[in-house]
Amino acid sequence: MAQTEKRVFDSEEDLAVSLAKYIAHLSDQFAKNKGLFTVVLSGGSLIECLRKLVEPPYVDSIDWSIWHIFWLDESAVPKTHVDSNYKLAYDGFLSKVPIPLGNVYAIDDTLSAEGAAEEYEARLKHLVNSKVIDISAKSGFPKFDLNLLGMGPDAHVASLFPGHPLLKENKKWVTFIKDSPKPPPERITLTFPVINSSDYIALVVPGDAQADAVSIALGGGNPPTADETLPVQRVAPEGLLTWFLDKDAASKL
Ligand SMILES: O=C(O)[C@H](O)[C@@H](O)[C@H](O)[C@H](O)COP(=O)(O)O
Repeated sequence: MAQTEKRVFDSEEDLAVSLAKYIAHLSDQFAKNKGLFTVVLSGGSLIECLRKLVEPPYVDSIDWSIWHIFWLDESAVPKTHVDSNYKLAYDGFLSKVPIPLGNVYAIDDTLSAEGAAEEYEARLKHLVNSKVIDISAKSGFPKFDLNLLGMGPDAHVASLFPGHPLLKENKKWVTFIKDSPKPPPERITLTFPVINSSDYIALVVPGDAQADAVSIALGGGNPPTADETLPVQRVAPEGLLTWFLDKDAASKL
């Protein structure tokens, strides 16, 4: 069972300050222990919440050369498209820190969602073989050092949506969706066996739009349908799940 820690902040600004400290501490820990730090990014408001990492002291203190960047999910659109999570991360974060370009693993944006998922999984397997990505001894799935998750108002994480068959995918590392309720419809996404193989997952949820989903996930609130386990309720890392909430997001707890 994952250990869960809940951090509630007066403002999104305070949340961003704490998130940067949390990530910088993990980066230093992995730099010392492994000399590698594999980090998986979501899209959405997460990238804005990373803004304190690209300011002093962290922009100068973090050893960015050991970072390897992956995506939890990505729209099947060109990297220049407004819906591209790569574009969102590049504009708001990656363009401001000296992570080696070869350590940034965007999907192949020339392929369909299905093709891009297959290609990304093949690339991850190659990176496991070359010891960039660990394998969980417990699950046998790739073990990323840090997963940075957002959560939608319907309690989706990555591109894993309530009631969707993908929630039960337990073989593939990367899969695809063509009917995403959140536009655009065609996306790739890591699966829960991969997401949950991490030792560190940060669930970064600012704002009141997600207050209902937070109250269901953390406050024992009733899910929309009794037999349905919401995507966010399936987040259970091998290590520590840390919720980063502001007061608005936690307002119904
Ligand atoms: O590509 C995406 O849409 C994101 O990866 C998605 O999973 C996001 O994390 C949630 O939708 C929350 O988005 P907000 O943080 O903007 O509410």
